[in-house]
Amino acid sequence: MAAQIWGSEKRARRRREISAKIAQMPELHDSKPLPFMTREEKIMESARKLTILTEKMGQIIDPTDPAELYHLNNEVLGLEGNPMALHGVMFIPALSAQASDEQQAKWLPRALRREIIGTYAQTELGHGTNLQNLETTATYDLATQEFVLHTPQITALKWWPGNLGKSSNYAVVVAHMIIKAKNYGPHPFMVQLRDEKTHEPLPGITIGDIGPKMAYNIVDNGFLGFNKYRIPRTNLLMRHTKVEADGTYIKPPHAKINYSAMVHVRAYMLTGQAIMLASALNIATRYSSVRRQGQIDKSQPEVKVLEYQTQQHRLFPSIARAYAFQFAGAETVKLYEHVLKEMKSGNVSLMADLHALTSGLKSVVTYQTGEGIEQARMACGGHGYSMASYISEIYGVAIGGCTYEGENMVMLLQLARYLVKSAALVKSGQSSKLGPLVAYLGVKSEPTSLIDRIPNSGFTEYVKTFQHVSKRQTLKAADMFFGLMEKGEKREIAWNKCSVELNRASRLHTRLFIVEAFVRRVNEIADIRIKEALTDLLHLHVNYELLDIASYALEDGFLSASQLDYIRDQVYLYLGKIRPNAVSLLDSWEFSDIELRSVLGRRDGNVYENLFKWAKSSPLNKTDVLSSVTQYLKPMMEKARL
Ligand SMILES: CC/C=C\C/C=C\C/C=C\C/C=C\C/C=C\CCCC(=O)SCCNC(=O)CCNC(=O)[C@H](O)C(C)(C)COP(=O)(O)OP(=O)(O)OC[C@H]1O[C@@H](n2cnc3c(N)ncnc32)[C@H](O)[C@@H]1OP(=O)(O)O
Ligand SMILES: Cc1cc2nc3c(=O)[nH]c(=O)nc-3n(C[C@H](O)[C@H](O)[C@H](O)COP(=O)(O)OP(=O)(O)OC[C@H]3O[C@@H](n4cnc5c(N)ncnc54)[C@H](O)[C@@H]3O)c2cc1C
Repeated sequence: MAAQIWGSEKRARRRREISAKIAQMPELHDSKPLPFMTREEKIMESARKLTILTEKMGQIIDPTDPAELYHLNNEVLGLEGNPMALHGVMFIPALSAQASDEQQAKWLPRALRREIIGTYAQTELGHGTNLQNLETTATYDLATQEFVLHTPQITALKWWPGNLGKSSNYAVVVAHMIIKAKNYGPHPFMVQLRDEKTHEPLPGITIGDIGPKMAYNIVDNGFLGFNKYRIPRTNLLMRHTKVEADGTYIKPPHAKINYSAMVHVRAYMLTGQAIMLASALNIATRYSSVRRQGQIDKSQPEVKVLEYQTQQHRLFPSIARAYAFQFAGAETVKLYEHVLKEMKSGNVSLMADLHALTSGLKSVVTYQTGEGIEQARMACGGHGYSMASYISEIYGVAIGGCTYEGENMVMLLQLARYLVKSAALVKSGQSSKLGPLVAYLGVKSEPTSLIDRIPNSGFTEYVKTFQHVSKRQTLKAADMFFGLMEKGEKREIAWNKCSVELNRASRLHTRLFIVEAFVRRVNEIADIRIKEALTDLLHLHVNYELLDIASYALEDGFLSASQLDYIRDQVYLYLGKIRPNAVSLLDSWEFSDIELRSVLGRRDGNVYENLFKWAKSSPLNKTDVLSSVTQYLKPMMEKARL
């Protein structure tokens, strides 16, 4: 199963080897539990381990393999981030995709050797989503052949970029490029921020940390201001766009090609989210198979809480989602790598499809991951609320994904633009022009769903039902939009008035893609036992998801009430079938105790001993009487007794 999850036997084996090596290297372990550290201590601890990793990485992993690097990061540095998180996730990808060959030769080897630390500075205090209204300017000075970076007012301060505050000395900075008083829109520039020897900010740069956040606090998200700060013309990233010495602007082959670093993260973060969901579920499911509370049959002893149907219903559909996200994520990364290769050689024809797909997936996956992690936390009762479970930290990190790389509502609306264009093709009889991901919009569906009507139809009728509801909602939202415009509404106003319906269409389309990715994967599996276990999980997935969106299929009578009863019964049937495999389905992800960082979810299952040991090690327990008591509470009580 691990091979299915991680993509191949080799990958699963390599993960085990890497975990085993790390287990033997105490210098790479947390020196004490992270929840007992201050933010400063965590940052220090992370930098310590990061430095050792830079020295020893080659002994543990193949540093050119992103999957091995990601696993190493998760084990050693953990999901709360590290001082170079953005260096690998955005700075290097931005340089790789947007710098010219000559620029790459100058900067990439230095970045890869970690001679310099970089980040991606785009968002500002006043604008994150609306890139067209960023305020930082890069004005070309023809006389010196330099760009002058400037922050005209407080709202133009860069705000949020990870590791910008304290760790990075370089950044890819996005600024509006102005040449001879003409604004060419946002463009990426390579900018040195700090002196390479002293790490002091360079003159003209104001920089710092934005303060503690809901989670992800090892990362020093930062602010940055420029006071007429000059950089050479050749620091504009020039793979696709060029500015010649005389100020001539050569435009890129696609207007949004400079957005590629964002698409990179959107494509890769899906498996990151799946891992966080599976981690939280692993903790909760292990704990639920140890925790005994109450009886189902009063004549019998207390049961493991995992025996309760409500507990299974809380956890198992999310187990199915974690697998589904992992499979959909793997497909998306493949597509991304393909499009990136094409893009580098000038073929931009697939960019719109990739953008639409990743926008939808990013939104649905992060939202459902957050839901699943929070349910996992509540499924642990009181102990889920303790940092000993570590689930609240996992939640805090994962939920950030709903916001970063494009706020979810906004990204769903990006997919909706693509769906509305596709709907227009269908309506004008040009269905043959539809891309493969939306081809179903042009296919006539049966008048009613055939779920429960055709024996041994596998998952086909489920997929058709998802296709039907997604198509119907897309066409309905598009009709509403076109209708408002026909009535004379301005395009943007009409769009806003339909945006809730449009986003519903985007979610349904994305959920269809996820279901199809799961079905595709199960169909490919040769090992009969693995296929059987995953088929059970897929049954739960399609029935649970369909029940969740049933109102869309009921409103036009595509599904009947009796079919809905059948679907509901299937959910209960598969909850029971999955119960014996539940812990194994999560243990198959092979997270080590070091990586999970959860006292509650340790592999040994000694929950109570581990919790008591952990509580005793709390810094508050170093002394029996705290100074807060001697200084305040004791005098208060004494005064009251007088
Ligand atoms: C194995 C694993 C290995 C590695 C793991 C890797 C990753 C780990 C996983 C997790 C990451 C962990 C930690 C990272 C933590 C944090 C990182 C966070 C970093 C950031 O947040 S960076 C800042 C991100 N900011 C945003 O995302 C801003 C969002 N806004 C936008 O993207 C845009 O403003 C917009 C798209 C909403 C609108 O842009 P616009 O105004 O310029 O365009 P229009 O709306 O007018 O659209 C015009 C047209 O363009 C099309 N379009 C838009 N974008 C693209 C694109 N990217 N590609 C192609 N086409 C695009 C759009 O569809 C329109 O087309 P149409 O035909 O006219 O409809
Ligand atoms: C943990 C974390 C890490 C980050 N790291 C980085 C980084 O490394 N580099 C970087 O540059 N940035 C980074 N960011 C910033 C992040 O990319 C932005 O916060 C994000 O893109 C959302 O933009 P915003 O904050 O402007 O939200 P806003 O756009 O102000 O969103 C507020 C609300 O307005 C709504 N809204 C906005 N526009 C529209 C619209 N057109 N239609 C409908 N509704 C709309 C949204 O849906 C939302 O409900 C990070 C953020 C976080 C939380």
